[in-house]
Amino acid sequence: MYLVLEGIDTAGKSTQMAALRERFPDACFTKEPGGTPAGERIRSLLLETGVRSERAEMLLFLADRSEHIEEVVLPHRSELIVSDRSVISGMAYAMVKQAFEPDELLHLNRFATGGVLPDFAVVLKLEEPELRRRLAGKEQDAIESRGTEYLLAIQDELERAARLLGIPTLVIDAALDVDTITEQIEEIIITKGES
Ligand SMILES: Nc1ncnc2c1ncn2[C@@H]1O[C@H](COP(=O)(O)OP(=O)(O)O)[C@@H](O)[C@H]1O
Ligand SMILES: Cc1cn([C@H]2C[C@H](O)[C@@H](COP(=O)(O)OP(=O)(O)O)O2)c(=O)[nH]c1=O
Repeated sequence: MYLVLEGIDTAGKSTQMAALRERFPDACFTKEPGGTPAGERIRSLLLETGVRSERAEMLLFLADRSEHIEEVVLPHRSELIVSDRSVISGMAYAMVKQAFEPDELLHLNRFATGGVLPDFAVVLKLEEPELRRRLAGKEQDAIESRGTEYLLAIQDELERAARLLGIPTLVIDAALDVDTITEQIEEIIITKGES
């Protein structure tokens, strides 16, 4: 089973990745962008150097995604794969910019993934006051520093992107306590099958 955790920055994805690692020690844990050696280079180009052209930025995220599918997802397809972000973030962050049409984004992402999509997505959803509290405690990168409203718009688009892609999704309140969220995700893994 290829399960992905989605949510805006500070929603709790890394926290849940760490908790799930303990509960499923044999699973494959990965992330986008940066889940492969080439992807790490692309990630630093995107998040540290920064790219001015929106098309170049999109193509770099797509290149990272293609490499990740071929090098990580396909080789572990018969096991449990848990990924911090996926094609759903790819669509959602791009849809908010409105630089590309959703149909065009679907087409580009189908090309990049070769049609290999997550089996299930968990979206960790934050209310605005909690988002503000969490952001106040965090040093932000080039994308995050675009502001709270921007992140809330992306949060809405995460759910829309999952729908457009046809990926079954569970939205979980990110303000629940860490263990409760982990248990809900664990339940999905067990009911939908560990592989
Ligand atoms: N369920 C939760 N309740 C309260 N705080 C949380 C919860 N999950 C994560 N946090 C805290 O919120 C911040 C962001 O969490 P993190 O897992 O790094 O988010 P992300 O990986 O989505 O950016 C961290 O300080 C973390 O300890
Ligand atoms: C996967 C993906 C991420 N992003 C953004 C979301 C995040 O702001 C950033 C990287 O995500 P993330 O790994 O969550 O960053 P961090 O570990 O610093 O919290 O890239 C896109 O804009 N497009 C994409 O296709």
